Amino acid sequence: MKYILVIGDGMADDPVAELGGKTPLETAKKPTIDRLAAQGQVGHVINCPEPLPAGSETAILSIFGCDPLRYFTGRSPMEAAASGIELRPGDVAYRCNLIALSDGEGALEQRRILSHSAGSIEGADALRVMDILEGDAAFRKLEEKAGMVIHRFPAFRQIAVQHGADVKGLRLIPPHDHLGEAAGPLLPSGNQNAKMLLEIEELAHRILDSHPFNEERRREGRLPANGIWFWAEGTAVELPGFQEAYGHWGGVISAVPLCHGIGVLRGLRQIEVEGATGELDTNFEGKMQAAYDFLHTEADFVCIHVEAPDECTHNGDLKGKLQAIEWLDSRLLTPLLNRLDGESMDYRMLLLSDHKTLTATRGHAGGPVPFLLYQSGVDSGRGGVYDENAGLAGRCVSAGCELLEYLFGRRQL
Ligand SMILES: O=C(O)[C@H](O)COP(=O)(O)O
Repeated sequence: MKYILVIGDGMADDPVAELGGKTPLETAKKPTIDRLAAQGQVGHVINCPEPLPAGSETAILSIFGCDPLRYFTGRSPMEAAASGIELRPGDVAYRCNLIALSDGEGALEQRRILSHSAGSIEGADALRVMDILEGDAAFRKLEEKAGMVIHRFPAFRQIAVQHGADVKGLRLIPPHDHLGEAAGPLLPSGNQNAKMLLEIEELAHRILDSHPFNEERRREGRLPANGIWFWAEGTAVELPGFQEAYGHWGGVISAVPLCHGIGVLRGLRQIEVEGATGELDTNFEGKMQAAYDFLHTEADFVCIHVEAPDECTHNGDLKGKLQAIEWLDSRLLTPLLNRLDGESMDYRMLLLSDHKTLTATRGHAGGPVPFLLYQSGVDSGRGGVYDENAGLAGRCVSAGCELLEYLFGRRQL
């Protein structure tokens, strides 16, 4: 038996007026997913327990079997683990996003957050922004004063590590939940260390805002990368071994460090796929092939995570969100399952959205999300589709950290 976990990040949503009051999951054409739903079981699950943040940092931790109320120490330590960044005692890791702030006169606090990802900046462009900052003597001096090192990545997701930082009372806010809002009330606050983080963000904004690199981006009609934003602070975390917990071992296919980091911390293989971007242009076929190959040669469990629905929603791209769901179905799941079925391979699949990402707000929301459990060759005869309403009508799993028990057949729905 093979076990497949599929996470469509932020697929779930609320009804959208533009879709005639339907959700993207209700609207998108996803015949394979709906066939699995018709033959399998659909229910709903809470992955983000209150009062923790509603986001992948708690949702995916839950889905991988770890209760966030026990294991969550912050998002960025899990992301750091994917990149081999070691956190020593006294180290605090932060996500340091490259962001786009509105143009205009005045200080950082008067600007609005246009994009939490500087318009999905990636590759050499993202590294260039970090080069510009690190090439500035005043910026380097401030980093040193703060005891901070920013680790560079070819994406909007940079990771900063600060030694001896005080996080007590520190208030940092995820930028993707406040798109379009004025930065002022959202800037670091709450303690002395916040002042230092704010100083770094202000300096970065001054360096980047009128830099020729961003002038060129604006001329080309692209969003500038004219700010950095600290959030997701946390200290080192340890997670229990996956193999020990479930008696199965496997790997994780994802474009984002969070998902890989959780996998690495549980002792799973980090499987990199060329062209996996975490956006709509990701390599769906490459992910499908990697999952197929891995299941055939190495292990009996694989997680396939697709970030595109979430990022499309943050970017206000409803068409893109629908497309991402349809391509997850047609370009990844359909060919993968055709091949497994063609070889009469037995498998069980758990498919779900980790949390809701709302078209209305472009931000995350907690609450129940639909899941789908399917076993090859078994027809539950229930019939149905996979969407938010079908989920709510089905069985409730109140803690997402129990889901793998169902996937591995240790509990029955
Ligand atoms: O900053 C990011 O990586 C994402 O936009 C946050 O969304 P997620 O919690 O769904 O990954």
